[in-house]
Amino acid sequence: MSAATHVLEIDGLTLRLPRTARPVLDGVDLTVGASEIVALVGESGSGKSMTLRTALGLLPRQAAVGGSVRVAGEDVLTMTPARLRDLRAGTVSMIFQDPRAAINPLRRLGDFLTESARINGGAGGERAAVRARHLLAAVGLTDRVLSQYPHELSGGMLQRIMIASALMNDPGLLLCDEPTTALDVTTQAEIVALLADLRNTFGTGMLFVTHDLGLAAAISDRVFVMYAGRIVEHGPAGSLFGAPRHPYTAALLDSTPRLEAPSERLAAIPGQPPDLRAPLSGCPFAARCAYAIERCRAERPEPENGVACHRAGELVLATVREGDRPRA
Ligand SMILES: Nc1ncnc2c1ncn2[C@@H]1O[C@H](COP(=O)(O)OP(=O)(O)OP(=O)(O)O)[C@@H](O)[C@H]1O
Repeated sequence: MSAATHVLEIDGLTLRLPRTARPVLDGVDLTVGASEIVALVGESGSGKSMTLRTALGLLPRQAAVGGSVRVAGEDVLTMTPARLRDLRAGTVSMIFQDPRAAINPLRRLGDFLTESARINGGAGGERAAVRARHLLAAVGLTDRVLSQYPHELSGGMLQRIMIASALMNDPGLLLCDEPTTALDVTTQAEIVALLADLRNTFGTGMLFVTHDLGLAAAISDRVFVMYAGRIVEHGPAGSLFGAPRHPYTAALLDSTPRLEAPSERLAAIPGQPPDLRAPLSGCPFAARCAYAIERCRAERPEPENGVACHRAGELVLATVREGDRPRA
């Protein structure tokens, strides 16, 4: 895919916070194409949300940032505040884990939907109302919800409202931060199917952050695996889940519960991810990796053909659930 068709292009992104011994994000490269769904997966604290938020220019105070984050070709990290406001109002939208926390409980949902379009996109009231009705139909809701309040709707319906609201200004990029984690399993599947559908209808590129590999396999075209602020492996969902090349990806797959066998014993990844207060040398996963050799502890592996592992060329990774991976 050529650079011109990327709605998001993150290049060598580093982010360092005060009183830490290593960068929170350490040379992240990631792209999302138009109409493409890209999943960013990894354990808690690996830097997924932080990466996602940089696309909106949302950085922690006192963060020292390097590299570039281009949205529709423009670098977010060097934008003026006014341009950044425009970007957030049109080009990029975001949906969160808990829709109830993001919607004012005292306003009717119709006002919630049309307000952001009128303020941000400058669309007149009537145009915003037409767009809202169109999007409600696209997310599978009726006009009836326009006069309802948030407490009258289920979590799944509210997440549909959030998605409709995020699409009001026709963004090229939709950032999804664990958007189904708070929902029951059936509703999760419905929302995932809906998002997949919408990218076809509206041509929206999506960056989907999740720690659920089954979900990533179900929704994404490509997957990026993050560990300790670095991308350790990326590739098309089918090949990455079918034949992982990084020991961390294989370990994550082994620790993913399956819908059809939720009580099966899972292989937990031994140890803990590295603490931000401890400096890192060599491969960040070496301390927990069953395949680590001396070189892994001494020398940082640079990404090559989509995988950052000194032993990628020689390892054929067996997993406890060989042949039974999440379906892409
Ligand atoms: N504003 C902040 N100030 C200081 N440290 C932060 C801040 N935000 C995040 N961190 C730290 O940065 C690291 C990455 O956090 P991030 O939220 O991106 O991880 P994540 O992979 O999204 O995890 P989760 O799945 O739990 O959301 C964590 O160690 C976190 O504690």
